[in-house]
Amino acid sequence: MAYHIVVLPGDGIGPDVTRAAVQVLEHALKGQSVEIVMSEHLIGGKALDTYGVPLPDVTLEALHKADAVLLGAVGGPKWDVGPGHLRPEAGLLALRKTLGVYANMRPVKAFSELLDASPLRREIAQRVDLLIVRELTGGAYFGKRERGSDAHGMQFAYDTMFYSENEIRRVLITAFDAARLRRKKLTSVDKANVLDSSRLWREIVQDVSSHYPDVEVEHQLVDSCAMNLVTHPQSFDVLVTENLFGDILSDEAAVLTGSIGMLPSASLGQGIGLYEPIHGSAPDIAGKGIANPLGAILSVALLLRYSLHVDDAATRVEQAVAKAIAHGARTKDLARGQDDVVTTDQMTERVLAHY
Ligand SMILES: NC(=O)C1=CN([C@@H]2O[C@H](COP(=O)(O)OP(=O)(O)OC[C@H]3O[C@@H](n4cnc5c(N)ncnc54)[C@H](O)[C@@H]3O)[C@@H](O)[C@H]2O)C=CC1
Ligand SMILES: CC(C)CC(=O)C(=O)O
Ligand SMILES: [Mg+2]
Repeated sequence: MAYHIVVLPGDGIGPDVTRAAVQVLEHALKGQSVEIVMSEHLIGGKALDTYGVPLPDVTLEALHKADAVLLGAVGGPKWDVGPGHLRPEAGLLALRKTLGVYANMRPVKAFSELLDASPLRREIAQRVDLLIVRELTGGAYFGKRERGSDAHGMQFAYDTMFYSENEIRRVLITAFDAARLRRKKLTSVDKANVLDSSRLWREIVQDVSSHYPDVEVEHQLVDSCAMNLVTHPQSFDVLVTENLFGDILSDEAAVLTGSIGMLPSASLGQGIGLYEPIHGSAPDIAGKGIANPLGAILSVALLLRYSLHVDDAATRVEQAVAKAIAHGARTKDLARGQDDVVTTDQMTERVLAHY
C-alpha cells in the first residue's frame, strides 16, 4: 500500500523550497519498502487567482485520501488588498482547521558550524536546543472577529482569543509527552497577568502536570519569555504556548539558529500530518533562486518520522543537512564574510550528495 502525499507549494519562495523538499523525499525513499504517491495542488494566492478562493474544493478533495501534506508557504503583496477571508493566509488557516492539526511542533536546534550566523555569543548559541509546541487551531486566528463602524462613523475591529478547556488540554498533553522524551522540562508561556484565556490555560497546565510528576513545569509571561529566549535560550527544553504567542516566539527563536530559513515544523493532531517550514513566502527574495531550502528539507525528515514511520530515513536526512553545512554550504541568509554562497538548488544538491 502506498502513502498519499499532497504537495501544496503555495506562493513566493514556497514552490522553490517545496521542489527541494520533494527531491529529498524521493531520494530518501529509494531502496525503502515504503511507497508514496504524490499529487500537487493549489493553495493561497495562486488558488485565489485560479479559483477565486484560497483553499479550493479540488485541494480539499485531495486531502480525503492523503496521509500527509507537504506545504511551502502562502501570501504576498499581490493579494494583500482583499478582505480577510479572501487572503491567501485564510486558506492556510482553513487547511489547518480542516486537518485538525492542533499541535505545531517547531524544533529549534543550533548547528555548531552556523554559530557565526547567530546573533548570540558562540558559547550560548551552541546550546540552543528547544522545542516550541504551538497551539495551532484556536486562539485569536480562529475566534469571532468583526470590522464595522459605530453610529458616529468611527471604525472598529476586534479579534477574539477564545480557548475551550479541551483545546488547551490536548495540546498540553502533546507537549508534556514531548518533554518526557527530551530533558523533562516544560515552560508554559501565557499572559495570565492580563488575559482570562491565559488564566484558564495556566489552571489546565497545573491539572495536566499532576499526570506528569517527572516533568518539571514552569510558567513564564510571554513578554519576559521573549527576552529570556534571547538571553538564556539554553534554559528552555519544551516551550508550550497558544497560537499567536507561538507564532511570534518561534520566528524569534529561529534567528538564534542563524536564519528563519532553517526551521521545520510538523503539525499533528487528528490523523493527517502537515509539514511546512516556519517561514512565509518571502516576497523580497521570491524568484531569485536564493531561498534557504533547509527548513523545508528538515520538514521532510519530520514527515518521514511521524507520518511514514521511517525513522532511519528521517535521521539520514537530518545528518545530510548537518554534513552539507559542515562542508561549508551556505545560502545567502546564512553566509558571513568569505563564505561560499550557494543557490537554493545547489544547497539541495549538497544535501542529496551527503545522504
Ligand atoms: N506559513 C505561511 O505560509 C506563512 C506565510 N506568511 C506570509 O508570507 C508573506 C511574507 O511575510 P513576512 O512577514 O515577510 O515573513 P517571511 O517569513 O516570508 O520573511 C521574513 C524575512 O525572512 C526571509 N526569509 C524567509 N524565509 C526564508 C528562506 N527560506 N530563506 C531565506 N530567507 C528567508 C525573507 O526574505 C524576509 O526577509 C506574507 O504574505 C505573510 O502573510 C508569513 C508567515 C507564514
Ligand atoms: C497563517 C500564517 C500566515 C501564520 C504564520 O505566520 C505561521 O504559521 O507561522
Ligand atoms: Mg509565522
